[in-house]
Amino acid sequence: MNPLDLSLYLVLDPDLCGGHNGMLDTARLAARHGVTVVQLRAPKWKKRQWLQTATALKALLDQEGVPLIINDQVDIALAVDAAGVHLGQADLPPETARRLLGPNKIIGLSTSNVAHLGGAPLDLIDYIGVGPVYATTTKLDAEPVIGLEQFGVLMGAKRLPAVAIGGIKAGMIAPLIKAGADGVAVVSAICGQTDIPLVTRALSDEIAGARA
Ligand SMILES: Cc1ncc(COP(=O)(O)OP(=O)(O)O)c(N)n1
Ligand SMILES: Cc1nc(C(=O)O)sc1CCOP(=O)(O)O
Ligand SMILES: [Mg+2]
Repeated sequence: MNPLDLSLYLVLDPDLCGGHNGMLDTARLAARHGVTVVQLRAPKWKKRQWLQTATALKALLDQEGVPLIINDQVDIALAVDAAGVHLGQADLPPETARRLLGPNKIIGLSTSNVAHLGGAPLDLIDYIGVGPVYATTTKLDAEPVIGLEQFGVLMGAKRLPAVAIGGIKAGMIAPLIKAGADGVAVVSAICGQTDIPLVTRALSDEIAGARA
């Protein structure tokens, strides 16, 4: 499998996107206009809903050539043959997930501080999410905000590809890329926006500009 391109990582939220259909529409448009990876994240959903939407998203994103990552639910990732999973510090441990998923699926791990980075099993995971860099209203139980300075410290210590997450909007990306992020993960900067092609292209152009 090609290595994951973390550049513009969309995390879908059912409330902001408008449920199943809204998530599919958002994913399709965003994938066509610059998103490089899509995560299905639905903290309130039951398994049957997960399976239904994950199945539809996988088919849609395969057509667009964009990988699907499943948040938290290793069984759903296996059931729909997703590219991989994203796990937090309180989720299934990477060791267990790797045993269940085998060697070829992607595993991402949330990190928020130096202790998390130090505890990340480098041989078992593929990338880290680092945040929340800025305040977010999308995840109410997020860790304390890191801020750009501490984000830079974590980027200096990281040993894996890293995606910044938390409160990231248009106009805020260049310092994150310059600090060492391999990409940015966004929810509300895309989900629920009126013109998804426009906002996605703007974010994608900003990333390209920061790298130039
Ligand atoms: C890319 C990315 N980074 C971090 C998270 C947060 O994961 P987690 O800490 O497990 O919290 P929940 O998303 O499960 O509420 C993420 N989902 N994606
Ligand atoms: C899902 C998630 N994880 C975070 C973390 O810090 O681990 S912050 C977050 C929500 C990010 O949403 P928005 O782009 O709307 O701020
Ligand atoms: Mg989680």
